[in-house]
Amino acid sequence: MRGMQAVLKQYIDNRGAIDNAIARTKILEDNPPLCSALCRILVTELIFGRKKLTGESKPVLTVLNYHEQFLELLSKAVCDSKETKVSKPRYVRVNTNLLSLADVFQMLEAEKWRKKEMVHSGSYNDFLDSVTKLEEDEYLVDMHLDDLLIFHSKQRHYWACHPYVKEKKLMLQDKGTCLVADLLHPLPGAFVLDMCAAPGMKTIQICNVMQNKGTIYAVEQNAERYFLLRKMTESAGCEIIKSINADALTIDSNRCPTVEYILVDPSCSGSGMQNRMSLEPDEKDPDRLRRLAGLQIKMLSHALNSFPNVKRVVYSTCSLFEEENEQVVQRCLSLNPQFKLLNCKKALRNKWNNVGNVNYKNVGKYCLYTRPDQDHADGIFIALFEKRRRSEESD
Ligand SMILES: C[S@@+](CC[C@H](N)C(=O)[O-])C[C@H]1O[C@@H](n2cnc3c(N)ncnc32)[C@H](O)[C@@H]1O
Repeated sequence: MRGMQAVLKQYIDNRGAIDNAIARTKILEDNPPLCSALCRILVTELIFGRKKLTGESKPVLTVLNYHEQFLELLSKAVCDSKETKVSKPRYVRVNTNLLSLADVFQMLEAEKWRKKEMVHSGSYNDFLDSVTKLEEDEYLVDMHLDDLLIFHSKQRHYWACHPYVKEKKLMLQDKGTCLVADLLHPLPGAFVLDMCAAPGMKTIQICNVMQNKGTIYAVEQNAERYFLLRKMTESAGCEIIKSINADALTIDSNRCPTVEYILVDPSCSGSGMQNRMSLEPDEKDPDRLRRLAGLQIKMLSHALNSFPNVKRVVYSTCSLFEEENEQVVQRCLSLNPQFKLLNCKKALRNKWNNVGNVNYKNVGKYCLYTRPDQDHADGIFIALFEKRRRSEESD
């Protein structure tokens, strides 16, 4: 079989259609020894890849038995994947600790990139249209974030290998995750707590927003990831990080005094991530989601409760499941009425489309999603909490 990475990539690009076809044929139910991950790989190779399977192993013969059915069920997906499907652009964020925007533009000019100016009304939809129409030698500056550059998806590899990326002058960071630090927006000189910090992408961006002035307590529980966090933030030129290898639930204002801003970016299902190389059979496993949501509520409530000077808290996940998003926010708001939600869409000057589910009254419309099929970015959820002033507390 071809390289596993290539097959996985093809599976991920067509995940919805393949999973759906497997479910409709009932191949797994009718052939219980067939492992579901292997079945996905074989179907991908048979329909989207080399279009044949070699060998006479039991799993191969079982999948071949369903060849006709898969061809029929997946023919549309095969056509779509051959058409010029718009894939996610390459987002490149400037790490202003190490490189100024002026220097980046100079470098891009020297490399013969063409800057695409947006000649339109300035609406978000026009911007999305410009992203879709980017030529391979063009780039755009993001409409919300001045330090975020957008390139054609075919330039993914070019930027992955670029020396400035290796030197951490440029960060390969998706649009949705970049909005998190921007919405938290700590001022230079502020005290910030990043409760779930590794590998440190958002920590580095927060440091940029603060112009490398102030204090960021960056907490990470996992020892290996803590080591990575330290390495990443040091090589990215962050001078204001106090890293802590601990369970964030044990950290309070004694250990991190005068914290004003907190980021809670906890472990989640990752269901919004587009390039996730995962073949997990049941993505929406209710028990796993319940466990994750329990921890997420604990983390967010701890942030809202344990730091008397806190003004603003951002909660973010890379999940598209309401159980980890709107439901967590709703629960934490009811437990912590001293906080209110700020309207994320308004914070982006209303130039945004996807908000939370408005059926969660007083929650959904305040929260923000980036949705992969509409925002050309990974699926991210963000909620922005602000401490009520005393006069507001009875609202
Ligand atoms: C979604 S990742 C954070 C990504 C990170 N904010 C970034 O932008 O690079 C969640 C991290 O939280 C860590 N974590 C989970 N539970 C924790 C806890 N109780 N205390 C501290 N860190 C925790 C995980 O080990 C993982 O590294």
